Amino acid sequence: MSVHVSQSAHKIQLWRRLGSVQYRDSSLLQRQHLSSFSSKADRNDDLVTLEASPDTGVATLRMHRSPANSLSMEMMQSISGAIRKAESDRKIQSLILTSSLPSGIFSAGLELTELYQPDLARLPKFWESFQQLYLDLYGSRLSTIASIGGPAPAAGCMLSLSCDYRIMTDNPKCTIGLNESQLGIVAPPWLAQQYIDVIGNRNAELALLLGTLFTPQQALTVGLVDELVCSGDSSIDEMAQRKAAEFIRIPPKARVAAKELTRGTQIAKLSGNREEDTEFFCSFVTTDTVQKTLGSYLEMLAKRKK
Ligand SMILES: CCCC/C=C/CC(=O)SCCNC(=O)CCNC(=O)[C@H](O)C(C)(C)COP(=O)(O)OP(=O)(O)OC[C@H]1O[C@@H](n2cnc3c(N)ncnc32)[C@H](O)[C@@H]1OP(=O)(O)O
Repeated sequence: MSVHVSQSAHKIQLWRRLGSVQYRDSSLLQRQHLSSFSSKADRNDDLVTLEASPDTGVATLRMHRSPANSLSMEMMQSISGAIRKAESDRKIQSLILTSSLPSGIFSAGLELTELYQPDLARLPKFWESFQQLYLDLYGSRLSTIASIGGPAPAAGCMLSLSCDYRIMTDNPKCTIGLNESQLGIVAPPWLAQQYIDVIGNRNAELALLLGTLFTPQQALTVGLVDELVCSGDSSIDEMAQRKAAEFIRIPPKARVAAKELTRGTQIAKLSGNREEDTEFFCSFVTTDTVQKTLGSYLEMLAKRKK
């Protein structure tokens, strides 16, 4: 146990060092450019839909926060709420997580306007919602299947990593991975650990350093996704339903106990370290260096669109 604690402390130290170039520089408060990217607080609950089918035991959680299912605080709370709602129905044993946006984008990761020139009172709550979403999805009693019909960068990839099984559309334009380093930021230790657990240490090491976004074929090769759906094959939804049925045939107690074997330690680790993790995130993201890089990244996104 003490080994885990010291390893975790070391990882956080590395994480902190990256952001410690200029700590909480006052220029953060000068909201002079990129004014169109002001922080948004969602005002309605219509961000996700949960459709539960007691006959099959499968619930489908559809994300539809336009335009890219980026994860604002309210979006993360809505997803967490829907997971808990599905879990509270004892007839439900499996959850399919998918997007119903017309673009097909699975999730563009954290809402960048929550990170760039952030509302400092909201920032810790935003991060706690991210931690909570990880704990709710990764630790769910349900068998969880990510049906990934479009891009899933960064925290979008986290959503899929937190599921038990990942099915992706085989379209090279749909990429997946933890690309944080390309934004001048770094994934938190618990998210990096998920990556390591799924694709192995060396693959994760390289991909985290380079901020790699994998094409579906590459993702299949490294084990980041479990199955690809080619256009013309049976639809991704049908495949997800089939996989859900396969999980449901396993006695639930055994299935949940098996999940605990591989995920319990990481879940306990973050659960016991949330305040410290939040503190580090807030100090890291508000450094002048990170803010400048995030500003440039947002500009690049806007230009690319034009
Ligand atoms: C400090 C420690 C924290 C560490 C953890 C970080 C985890 C994260 O999740 S950071 C977020 C990383 N996310 C990204 O890098 C994704 C950026 N987006 C894209 O690469 C692309 O948008 C896409 C591949 C997801 C989709 O490309 P597509 O060409 O189909 O659509 P776009 O025209 O680019 O985007 C549509 C629309 O959505 C807005 N948008 C995209 N991503 C985000 C985002 N993460 N936050 C806020 N808004 C986003 C984009 O600006 C477009 O908006 P408009 O239509 O209004 O122009």
